[in-house]
Amino acid sequence: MENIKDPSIYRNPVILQSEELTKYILETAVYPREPEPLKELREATINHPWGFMATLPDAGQLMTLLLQLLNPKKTIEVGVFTGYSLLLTALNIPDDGKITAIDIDRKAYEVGLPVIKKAGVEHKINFIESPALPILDKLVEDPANEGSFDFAFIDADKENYLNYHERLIKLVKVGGLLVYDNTLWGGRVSWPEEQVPPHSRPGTQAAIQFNKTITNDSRVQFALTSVGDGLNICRRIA
Ligand SMILES: C[S@@+](CC[C@H](N)C(=O)[O-])C[C@H]1O[C@@H](n2cnc3c(N)ncnc32)[C@H](O)[C@@H]1O
Ligand SMILES: O=c1cc(-c2ccc(O)cc2)oc2c(O)c(O)ccc12
Repeated sequence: MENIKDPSIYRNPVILQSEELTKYILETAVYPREPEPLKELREATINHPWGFMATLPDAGQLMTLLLQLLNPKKTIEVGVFTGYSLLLTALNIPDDGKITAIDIDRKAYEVGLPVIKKAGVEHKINFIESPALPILDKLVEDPANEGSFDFAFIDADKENYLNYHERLIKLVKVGGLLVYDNTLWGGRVSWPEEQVPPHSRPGTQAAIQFNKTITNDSRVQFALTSVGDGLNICRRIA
């Protein structure tokens, strides 16, 4: 049972600008249908000093729906942290499906790993401890990887999203999905710049520039959704 008095179970900051609506969505639609392993991993992450970075469960629910619709066999994730989005992906691809998961922080991944193992999906995961860009460059170098991925989830350093996009658009097949997290950055994309706290300005600028570039990118069809911290869902069309 969730402790509904504990504001940390809701997102901070609140994209919807209404804590009541956020609480309604999480309590009526998200938590009751959240698979047990994901709940367990989320709880294992709560006390991590950077626990606020984990993919939000409502965003996870939408990702689950997309994965079920797409039925991807080969996926890639940039930004794993303790593995909430990774575990949900592993739970929603076939038993012989494969996820290439990249993060610079193996220690954080190891927080969630026991839950991943217990869920019986570790064999689907190839975790690579590295900055993402050189790994993506290596993948792009090999023509066999071109258009070979069905699904990509990107949730790492926001300032590199456009660099990741230029690589991933080549790796994901036409008809495949590229899902980018934090593209509304706590709603700050719409704030007057002087009201954005200085430490948050690089992330805000990165999200603004990213969304603008995607809007002008004819290789994708997309939806900028206000779920979680803002998922920009792109489908490669060319
Ligand atoms: C927001 S967290 C990812 C959250 C994760 N998707 C989840 O469901 O919990 C961002 C992660 O990106 C990783 N990261 C930051 N810069 C990176 C880089 N250049 N290459 C790879 N990973 C990076 C961080 O170590 C961190 O674990
Ligand atoms: O507050 C954050 C910060 C990040 C972040 C910052 C720098 C990096 O190199 C990677 C990630 O990511 C976040 C995130 O994904 C989230 O959902 C909430 C907050 C933050």
